Amino acid sequence: MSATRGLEGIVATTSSVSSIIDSTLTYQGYEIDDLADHASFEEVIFLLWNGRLPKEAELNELKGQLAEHAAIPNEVIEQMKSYPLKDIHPMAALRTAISSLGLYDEDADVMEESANRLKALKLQAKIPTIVTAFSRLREGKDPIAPKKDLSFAANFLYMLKGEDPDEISVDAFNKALVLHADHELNASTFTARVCVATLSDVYSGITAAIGALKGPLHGGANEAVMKMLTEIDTVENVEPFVRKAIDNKEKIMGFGHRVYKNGDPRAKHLKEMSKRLTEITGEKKWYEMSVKIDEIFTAEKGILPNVDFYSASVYHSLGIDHDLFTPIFAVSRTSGWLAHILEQYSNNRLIRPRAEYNGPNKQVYIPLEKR
Ligand SMILES: CC(=O)SCCNC(=O)CCNC(=O)[C@H](O)C(C)(C)COP(=O)(O)OP(=O)(O)OC[C@H]1O[C@@H](n2cnc3c(N)ncnc32)[C@H](O)[C@@H]1OP(=O)(O)O
Ligand SMILES: O=C([O-])CC(=O)C(=O)O
Repeated sequence: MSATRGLEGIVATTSSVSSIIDSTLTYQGYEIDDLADHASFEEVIFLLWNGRLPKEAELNELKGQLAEHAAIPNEVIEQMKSYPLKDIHPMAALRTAISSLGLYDEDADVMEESANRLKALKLQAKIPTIVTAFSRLREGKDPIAPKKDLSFAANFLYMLKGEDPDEISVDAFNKALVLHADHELNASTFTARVCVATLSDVYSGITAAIGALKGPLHGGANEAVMKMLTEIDTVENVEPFVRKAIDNKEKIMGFGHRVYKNGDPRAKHLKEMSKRLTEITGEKKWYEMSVKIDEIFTAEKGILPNVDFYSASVYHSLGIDHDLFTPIFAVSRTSGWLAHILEQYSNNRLIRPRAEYNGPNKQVYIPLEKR
């Protein structure tokens, strides 16, 4: 029995939700480029949960259901008000609030498929409301209730800022949601599947997944990229910064990937969006700095940007607080987590790998007074 560090290359389950084959990402067989160019996030949710694209009536029904379930219990808002709002990371707040949402769902532990699908709907509908409510509460403002006639992407921006978003922002945000929705057996999705494979509940699965996404080697990297760009500050500073990082063997956040070694197919979409949005805001430096980091680091190390790299300047250009970047990733990835959770329940077996023991052997107990 010998261990593979980080389970690299280990195939741990079968899944029809998404695939990465030869650097091509598909959701239920649809290529990501096609979906990024044409699909609404609501269509992607339906696709991930049902294995096919919705017909118009089905899409309208889903939109209605998401709107119907978007409000969060007042108890959860009151609890959020009691969080140390100014001192905590929004991912910690989100993790706690999603967990507490489960307390107010009397069917949290009901395991029938229809009950689990309803919980999936409720969670997907409520997660944007939680993220935006937290953001407003910490600014000393009241949360804004979602509008029934807005798309998922538009509603998020509306609840965050309190005004109807423009079309360009909504399109960009929708595309970002589509691009982040699912990614095979990434760390947070695996976490969700391990959790619910014990036949624990959907809320526990999503709470666990949020905890895994939070780390800077995974979803937390998008915020770390913006921190790095802010620190570099000018295009002229890029070269010395990157060379120093390479010399010191430091990581450049937003680069590298466990599966993609020839490039992440989502990065080009985010790069294009970053260019367009920074032209509109007039803050082209974020795009220009990103491109220069990309050029130098790729040429020197052959390590390419992942989904988190250009998404940082995209979200910044949309006027979003930097520490909300990872919660936004969670809002999108919840659709994938839920698809995997439903798939896990439908063909469940406890997930329990083995460890290769490398500790001491033949130890003999020594009484406390003799140690
Ligand atoms: C949505 C997502 O989760 S996408 C990933 C988001 N995470 C990041 O952007 C953080 C930065 N990237 C990384 O830390 C890594 O590339 C990971 C965690 C994504 C993948 O890690 P692994 O598959 O374990 O790759 P691993 O660490 O083995 O990398 C191989 C080599 O490339 C180097 N490397 C990988 N990524 C980077 C990077 N971003 N900066 C500098 N060097 C890197 C490693 O140091 C290692 O070098 P070595 O062989 O000299 O030791
Ligand atoms: O797949 C992974 O390892 C990381 C991830 O979630 C992504 O790239 O979207």
